[in-house]
Amino acid sequence: MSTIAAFYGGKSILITGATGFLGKVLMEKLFRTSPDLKVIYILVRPKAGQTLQQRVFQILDSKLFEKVKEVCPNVHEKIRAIYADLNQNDFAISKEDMQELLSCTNIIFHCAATVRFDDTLRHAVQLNVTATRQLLLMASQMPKLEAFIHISTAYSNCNLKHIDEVIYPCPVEPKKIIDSLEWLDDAIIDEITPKLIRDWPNIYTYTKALGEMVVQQESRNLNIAIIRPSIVGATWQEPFPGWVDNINGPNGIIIATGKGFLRAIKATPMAVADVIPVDTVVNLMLAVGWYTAVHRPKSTLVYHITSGNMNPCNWHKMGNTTSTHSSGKPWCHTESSIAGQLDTVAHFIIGFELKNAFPRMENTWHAGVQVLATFEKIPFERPFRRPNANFTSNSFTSQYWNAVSHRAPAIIYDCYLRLTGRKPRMTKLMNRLLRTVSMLEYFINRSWEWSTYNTEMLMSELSPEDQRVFNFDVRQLNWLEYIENYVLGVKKYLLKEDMAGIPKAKQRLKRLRNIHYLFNTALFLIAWRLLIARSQMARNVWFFIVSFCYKFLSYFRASSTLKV
Ligand SMILES: CCCCCCCCCCCCCCCCCCCCCC(=O)SCCNC(=O)CCNC(=O)[C@H](O)C(C)(C)COP(=O)(O)OP(=O)(O)OC[C@H]1O[C@@H](n2cnc3c(N)ncnc32)[C@H](O)[C@@H]1OP(=O)(O)O
Ligand SMILES: NC(=O)C1=CN([C@@H]2O[C@H](COP(=O)(O)OP(=O)(O)OC[C@H]3O[C@@H](n4cnc5c(N)ncnc54)[C@H](OP(=O)(O)O)[C@@H]3O)[C@@H](O)[C@H]2O)C=CC1
Repeated sequence: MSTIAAFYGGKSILITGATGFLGKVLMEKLFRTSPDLKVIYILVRPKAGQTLQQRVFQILDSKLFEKVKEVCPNVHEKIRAIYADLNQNDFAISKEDMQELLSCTNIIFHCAATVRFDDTLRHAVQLNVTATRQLLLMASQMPKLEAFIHISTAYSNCNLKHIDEVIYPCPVEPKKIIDSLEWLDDAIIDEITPKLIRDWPNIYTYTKALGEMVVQQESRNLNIAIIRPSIVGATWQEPFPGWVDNINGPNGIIIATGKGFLRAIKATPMAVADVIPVDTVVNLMLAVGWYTAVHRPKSTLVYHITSGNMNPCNWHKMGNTTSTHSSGKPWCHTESSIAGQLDTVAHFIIGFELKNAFPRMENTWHAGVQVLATFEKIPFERPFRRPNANFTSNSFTSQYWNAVSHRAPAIIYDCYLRLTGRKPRMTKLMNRLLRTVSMLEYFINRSWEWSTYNTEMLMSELSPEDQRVFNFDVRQLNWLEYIENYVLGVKKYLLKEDMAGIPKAKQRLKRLRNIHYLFNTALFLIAWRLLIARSQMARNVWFFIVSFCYKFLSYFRASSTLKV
C-alpha cells in the first residue's frame, strides 16, 4: 500500500480553487487513491447561473471522474461545497461553515487565484495576495491542521534568469500595497501599476510573487510548503492522457493553430517550452502534503515542478515532435504532388509566404509544418484555413506574418461576409487572438533555469510504491506521445469534437488546400503577367522558357515517332 495514499485516509482536506483546472485533477486523484478520506471541503462561489451544488455535480459527472465513481461510489457524500468568495474580506463564509472548517481541517491546498495576465492590480492583489493572507490567518486557528500547501508559479520570479527554491523578496512590501489599494482610486492604481510591477511581465506573476512573500511573513508556526509549477498542460497519464478543460496557456494556441487562425508566432524556437503535465503537478502536491505533515521541515520549503532541466523540450520541438511519423523533412510540404511543387514555385517567385522559399532563413523556423502532421492526422472540424505554423524570433518577420497571414485573410473574409449580407467578425476575432498571443510572447521567447533540489530530494524520500503511484519524475515523459495526446485531448475534451467527424474534416482540409494552391497560382500568374508587361528582361525569360518547352516537346514527340 502506498504510504502517501494511506496518509490521506480519514483526513479532512480543504481545497481552494477546486473548480479550476488543477483543483479538479487534485480532487480526482485524492478520491481515486485515498477513497477512505473523510471529507474534501471546497470553497466555491456560484457562477454562470449555477448554484454550488450544480457546479459540484457537473464536475463529478464529467469524464474526468469516471474512474473515481468506480473506486469511490459515495464520492458525492465526501465533497462538502462551502459557499465562499475569495474577493470578499472574510470570504463571506457563514459562521457555521467557518466553525466546521476551523475545527476539522487537516490539510489545506490553496490553488485559487486569478491567472489572467490582464487583470486589474486591485483584483489580482485581492485574490492572489490578500486572500492568501486571510487563508493563513484561518489556518493559524485550525488546531488539527497538519500542512498548508500553497500553489504559486515557477514564473513568480521570472524577472530572474536562474531561480532557486527560495522565496525572493519583492521591492515593495505586500502589506504596503494592500493598504494603499484600500484608499487609492482605480485611475491612480492604473497609473502606478507599471512602476510597481517593474520588470515583471504582468500583474499575474507580480501578485504571485507578493503572495509568496505573504506566505513567508504570515507562516507563524504552520507547516507550510510552496509549489511552483511551470506551464501546466494536459494530463500525461492519469486518469487518462490528454485531459484538459480550459483555454489558458498552450491550449488556446493549439486551438487557434488547428483551426487555421494562427499561422505564425513570435517565439524563440530554441527557448525551452517548460510545459508540465497537470497530473505530475498533482502527484507532487500530494507528496509534498504528506512530507510537510509527517516530516515537518523546519522552514518553508519551495518545490519547483518544471520540465526544462530534467527533460527539456523547446518550442521548435514542441511544434516538431508530432510529426516525425510523416515527412521527416521540416522544410517540405507533406504533399509531394504537382500542385505542391507549383505552390513552392509560386511562393518562391512571388515572395508570398517567405518561409517556403527560405525555410532556414535566419531566425525563422518552419516547425509548424510538423505540427501540421498531427492536425492532418487528427484535424479539427471546420478550420478557417489550412493549419500552418511558423516560429520567428524576428520582430520584422513577425509583423510581416501578422499582416499577410493573419490580418489580410481576416479582412478578405469579412469582405466576403459583408458581400453575402452577413455581419463581419473575423477582424475582431483576429485582433483578439493577436492580443492574446502578444501576452504570451514574453514566455515563449525566453528560457529560465529552475533548480529542483527539493523536488529531487522528495523523490528520493518516497518508497518505490509511492514513486509509482505519485510519479512526478518528468524524465520519463515522452514528448512525442504527450503532445499527440495533448492535441487529441484539446479536440475531444475542450472542443468537444466527435472523432467520427475526422473524415469530413479531412475532406475540408483538402478543399482548403486546393483553394490555397489555386489562390497562389492565380497570384503567381497575375504577378508574372504584370512583370512581363513592364520588363523586357522578363519577356526574354518568358520567351526563352516557352521556346525551351516547345523544343523539348518537339524532341519528345520526334523520338517517340521514331520508336514506333
Ligand atoms: C503558429 C505556431 C503555433 C504552433 C503550435 C505549437 C504548439 C504549442 C505552442 C504553444 C505556445 C503557447 C505558449 C503558452 C505560454 C504560456 C505561458 C504561461 C506562463 C505562466 C503560467 C502560469 O503561471 S498560470 C496560468 C497561465 N495563465 C494563462 O495562461 C492565462 C493567460 N490568458 C489570459 O490572461 C487571457 O486569456 C488573455 C490573454 C488576457 C485574453 O483574454 P480574453 O478576454 O481576450 O480571452 P479569454 O481567454 O478570457 O476568453 C476568450 C473566450 O473564450 C471563452 N472560453 C474560455 N474558456 C473556454 C472553454 N473552456 N471552452 C470554451 N470557451 C472558453 C471565454 O468565455 C471567452 O469567450 P467570450 O468572449 O464569449 O466570453
Ligand atoms: N494553469 C497554469 O498553467 C498554472 C497555474 N498555476 C497556479 O495553479 C493554481 C491553479 O491554477 P488553474 O487551476 O490553472 O487556474 P484556474 O483559473 O483554472 O482556476 C482558478 C480557481 O480559482 C477559483 N477562484 C478564482 N476567483 C475566486 C474567488 N473570488 N472566489 C473563490 N474562488 C475563486 C476559481 O473558481 P471559479 O471556478 O469559480 O472561477 C477556480 O476554481 C493557481 O494558483 C495558479 O497560479 C501555476 C503555474 C501554471
